[in-house]
Amino acid sequence: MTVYTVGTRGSRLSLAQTGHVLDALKEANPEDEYKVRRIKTQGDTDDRPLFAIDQKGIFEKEIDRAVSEGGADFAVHSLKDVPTELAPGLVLACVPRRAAANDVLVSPGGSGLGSLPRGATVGTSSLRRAVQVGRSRSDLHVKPVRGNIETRIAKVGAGYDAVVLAEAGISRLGLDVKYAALPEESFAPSPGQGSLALVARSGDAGTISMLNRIEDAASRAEAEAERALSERIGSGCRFPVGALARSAGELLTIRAEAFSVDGSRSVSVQASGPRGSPRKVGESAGNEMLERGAGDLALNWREKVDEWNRS
Ligand SMILES: NCc1[nH]cc(CCC(=O)O)c1CC(=O)O
Repeated sequence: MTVYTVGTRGSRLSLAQTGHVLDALKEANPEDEYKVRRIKTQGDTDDRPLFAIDQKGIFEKEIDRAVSEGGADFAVHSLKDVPTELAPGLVLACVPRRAAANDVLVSPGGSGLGSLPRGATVGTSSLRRAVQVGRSRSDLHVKPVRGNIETRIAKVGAGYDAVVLAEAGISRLGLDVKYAALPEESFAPSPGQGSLALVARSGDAGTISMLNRIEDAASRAEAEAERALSERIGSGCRFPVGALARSAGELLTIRAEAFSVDGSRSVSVQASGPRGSPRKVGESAGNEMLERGAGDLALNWREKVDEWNRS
């Protein structure tokens, strides 16, 4: 029997996600035991919009530092919050089965963007969500909103007519709220959205093999392709790109879209390849995006974000 320590944020979502992971691990490793260690991260205390915080991994780095230093055996993260490059000596040891990848619009009536009144206020601090809301309804007023999921939902009807959230977060918390799905085909999600990332020390074969028992091959392939694309074009909180890979049998297909700051221009690609080479599929889609001008869009965003942060 081994007792493992798992590092996690203390938010309700992170604790719920960690709980689901531990239920699966206990079923797969009945002889082992698990202890939960809550670790506060910069993202839990810094309530600026994410694009204003010029650092990667603000929801993840303190937890991964604990894993590196032996204060925890592994970490449970939302994959989309994990930078594409992990700290030296750490590995993405397991990607369990993915939940819903799409975003949703939470509003009193649970209707979609098309049903919101003219000039309604929609809350999100994600540039990716903001630009896609604007492309769908240019009359809507997008206003930043931070805080955990419950806090953001509570602001509907209190300064906001609706907020955009990930369906996975709502479902993992079992929240009873009215929402409309924003279809992934027309509202591209964040790379890795809906998946979890279990990070361990690359030299810790015992922990890695224990975690691997709940690995989902299709979710891993989708995660690797989306992260390879994001890494290739340098997307993140300051250069928003939507990307979603889906595997059907041995074929992996990724769709990705980048936008200009004003939403008037976009570069979208679709690429397919063998599920066994997910990083190649993601990289080739990233190369095509760069050939078609995604680098100029990135520059456009970085200049604008710097300007916003100076104002
Ligand atoms: N830091 C925000 C965050 N990180 C992961 C999720 C949702 C769950 C997921 O994508 O797996 C959320 C909330 C949101 O985007 O609404």
